Amino acid sequence: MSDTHNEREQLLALRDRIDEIDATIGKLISERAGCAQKVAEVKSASTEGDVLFYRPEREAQVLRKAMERNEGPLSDEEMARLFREIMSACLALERPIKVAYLGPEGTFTQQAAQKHFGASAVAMPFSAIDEVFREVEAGAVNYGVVPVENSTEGVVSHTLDNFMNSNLKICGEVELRVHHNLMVSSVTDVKSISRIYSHGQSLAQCRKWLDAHYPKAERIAVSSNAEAARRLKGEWNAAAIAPEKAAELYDLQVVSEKIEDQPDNSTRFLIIGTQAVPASGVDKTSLLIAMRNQPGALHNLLAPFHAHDIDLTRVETRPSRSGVWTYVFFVDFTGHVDDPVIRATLDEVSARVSDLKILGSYPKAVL
Ligand SMILES: C=C(O[C@@H]1C=C(C(=O)O)C=C[C@H]1O)C(=O)O
Repeated sequence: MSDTHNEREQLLALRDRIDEIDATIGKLISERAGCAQKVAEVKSASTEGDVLFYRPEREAQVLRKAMERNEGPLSDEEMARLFREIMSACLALERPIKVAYLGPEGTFTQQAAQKHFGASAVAMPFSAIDEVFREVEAGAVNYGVVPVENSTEGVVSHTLDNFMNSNLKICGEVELRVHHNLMVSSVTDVKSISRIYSHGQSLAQCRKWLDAHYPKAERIAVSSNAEAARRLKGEWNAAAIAPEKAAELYDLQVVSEKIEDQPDNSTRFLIIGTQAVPASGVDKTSLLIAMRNQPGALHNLLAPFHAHDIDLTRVETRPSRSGVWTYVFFVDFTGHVDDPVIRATLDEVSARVSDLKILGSYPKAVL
């Protein structure tokens, strides 16, 4: 009896303390929002024309600091995620940022957009990567989010090809752990699942799991995971493999979570926009390089990076659409174009190739 009384007393005291802390947090968030508003006023006063309220490099720094300061018990990622939402709300006070993403709703790209810009951004789905590029180019939205190193939707080359004919810049990157879930509709009889819908890449990523659990079910590849989820409505003998978000959106029940064969399955997305982003301290740069087909071409192109000890994170080759004997390379490396060493390296590379386009320097993904 006294124990319960004691427990009640303890809980009361703790809840009182939580209420006090919440009041303080609330005040501080309001004060922070007021500061962000003032920043916007200062920016507007000193700039003619379109003002850039959103600063990717500053946001990356704020998130990194939140992680460095963190002493637990929350994980660094959780702490940064909370700050991500505070910044998103502060920025939206000025004008909610408009973001186009590769849809439909419920795709991993939508998750990436939300992870990068927070919930206060207005995110709009478009059905093709070209459309996302076009919306940003036309100024209808501030930024676009497209998959690039894609273990899921299989559209890497499409994104890269779009950069060949676009002046858009890469302003950021997002990394997303990709989890697959098996879901069914309310009328599905789980014991008689004979068809499983998903994007071809997702089916491939869950192949072993499907072999073990649904060896007899027919696997049907559709245009996206969200589309797979959407189809389920009213089908009593079918299931879909899709992100958790799709279950919420299409009113489905997840019957098995995290069914991907590789537990560290992840996908990288790019933020495309029109602004050149200053250095954040931990940055990456992406290049598009065209060069003639000759012996040792790739070695020749990469030698200056090696000589200056620059860390290449990706080299991708695509056929050029213009000259028949021309290669196009997409190169990512660690560093920012404002760094003199990087500048010097790029000058050397430039002298060895037919064309070099800097697609952007941007903060390395924080979360
Ligand atoms: C407040 C600023 O503007 C925006 C809001 C930020 C914030 O809330 O911390 C950070 C960067 C910008 O996207 C700023 O430039 O410092």
